[in-house]
Amino acid sequence: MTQHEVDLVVIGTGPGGEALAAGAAKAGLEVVAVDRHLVGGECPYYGCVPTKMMVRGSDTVAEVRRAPQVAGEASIAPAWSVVHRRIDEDATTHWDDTIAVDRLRDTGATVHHGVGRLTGPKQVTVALADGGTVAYAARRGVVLNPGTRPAVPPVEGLADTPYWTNRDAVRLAELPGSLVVVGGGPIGCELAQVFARFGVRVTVVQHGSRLLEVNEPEASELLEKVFAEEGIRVLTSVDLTRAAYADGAFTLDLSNGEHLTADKVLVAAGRTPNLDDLGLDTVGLDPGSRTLDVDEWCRVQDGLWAIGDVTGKGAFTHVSMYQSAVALRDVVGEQGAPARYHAVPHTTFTDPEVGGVGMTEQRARDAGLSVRTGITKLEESSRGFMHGPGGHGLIKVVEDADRGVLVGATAMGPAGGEILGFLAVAVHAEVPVDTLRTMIYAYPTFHRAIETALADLD
Ligand SMILES: Cc1cc2nc3c(=O)[nH]c(=O)nc-3n(C[C@H](O)[C@H](O)[C@H](O)COP(=O)(O)OP(=O)(O)OC[C@H]3O[C@@H](n4cnc5c(N)ncnc54)[C@H](O)[C@@H]3O)c2cc1C
Ligand SMILES: NC(=O)c1ccc[n+]([C@@H]2O[C@H](COP(=O)([O-])OP(=O)(O)OC[C@H]3O[C@@H](n4cnc5c(N)ncnc54)[C@H](O)[C@@H]3O)[C@@H](O)[C@H]2O)c1
Repeated sequence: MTQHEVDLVVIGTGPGGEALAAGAAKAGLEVVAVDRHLVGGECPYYGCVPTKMMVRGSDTVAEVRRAPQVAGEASIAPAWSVVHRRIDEDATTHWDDTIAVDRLRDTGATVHHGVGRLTGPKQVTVALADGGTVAYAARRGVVLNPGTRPAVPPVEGLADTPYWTNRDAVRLAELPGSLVVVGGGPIGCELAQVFARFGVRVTVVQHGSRLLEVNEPEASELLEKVFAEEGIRVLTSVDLTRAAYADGAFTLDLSNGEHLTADKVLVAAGRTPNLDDLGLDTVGLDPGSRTLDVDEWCRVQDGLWAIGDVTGKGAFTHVSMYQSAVALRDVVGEQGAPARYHAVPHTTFTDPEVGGVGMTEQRARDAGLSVRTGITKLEESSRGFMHGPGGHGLIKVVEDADRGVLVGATAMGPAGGEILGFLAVAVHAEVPVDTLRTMIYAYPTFHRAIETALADLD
């Protein structure tokens, strides 16, 4: 087979891979970008974008239902068709990536739909979606951005049922009457609340001892309280042990001895990295690994970079984009700051939103830091009191007392992800707590509660 020489091959065009391929092509490199499905990856078609459109709809439903307590009678007849139309037409153009492909080709990159696999150092073959194979030798090297797919737990009978994952959930034109969500991480929590607010009877079956296990326990506790108030049933420390489907209904056995029936099941139990079919063995790497170890320039080895979820630095679009910029500089030989991960922010878009940055209290203790924490409830702040219904939340700060800086923080509440911005700067720039205490906090903002949390540090 003829081998074509180019400068760079990018396998997988998630948000970071797409941006890196475009950036390298604009910098004058001869670039080939390959995606087995849609250019742009999970985020625009099955992840962040459609799910946040769902959240926008369900938040509106909830806010209208709060109107009698703050403004007077208002009513809403929730219609999923409105949400579906926005996702189908505005967000994903019917799950068609023509716009993204054209945008990338306009930068000068060659774009293939197909499966890219390493065949040796700086060598790739692409099994083209429309047939045939093309081989490349990449002078500078190869960037891997293959992302993840939904993990399906090895539960008896589950594989033989028509269970849903996030990829089905975002395409729904109609909602079921009842739904069991397997998994209480960010995907499970966001979608459970969305569907419940649109009238679906939702039960969350969570293997872990609490919802959103990577967040502070106080945030999990508050979210479980909110879910209970909204009629969402949450079962923690419970496993799905058997699933069956017949006559349009699921029957489910749980480890606590309960049996559930439901119209549909959504599996949101974590992700499987797309590393198993990449030819990693041809460059001395283990195709069975869950992550690829990268240095501060996202290098895996000479002429091989990895970015995005598979690096294990935070499975978020903003991490993929951040690494994309770092790796691009290395590929084109530009100066710049290496990657640091001490202040990775994240927000789960439940209502209230759960924002976090840096370390939780437990992680800071496990790291051997001398930890002090401060916490305050948002509803005890002036703004929380004025806000009234829907104003649940909290601010928690985690200080490395030896250095006098915050190493982690949580902002939960209405716009918790926006309040988080302040705390992300504090953790990222290691602003001394003494300096944060001398600031003036605008009254009556939600972020003013940060001052109260700082005063509570002990
Ligand atoms: C339901 C859901 C909601 C989410 N919400 C948020 C959110 O609100 N905020 C946030 O920051 N993050 C969110 N995420 C996470 C976010 O989607 C990912 O972190 C983000 O897409 C970055 O992933 P990535 O760059 O690793 O690659 P991905 O987006 O996973 O893309 C990888 C691409 O590689 C392709 N590929 C894989 N193997 C090959 C191969 N061998 N050859 C060719 N192509 C290949 C795939 O087809 C895919 O297009 C959400 C995820 C889900 C599932
Ligand atoms: N707003 C956001 O930023 C956002 C939203 C959605 C997803 N994401 C990203 O996508 C990633 C994947 O999300 P996720 O929610 O699928 O995964 P996750 O790994 O974060 O959570 C999965 C949860 O499922 C539970 N679980 C695992 N196996 C189970 C089983 N057999 N039965 C019941 N529960 C089980 C686990 O205890 C865990 O809490 C996240 O880690 C996050 O990085 C981000």
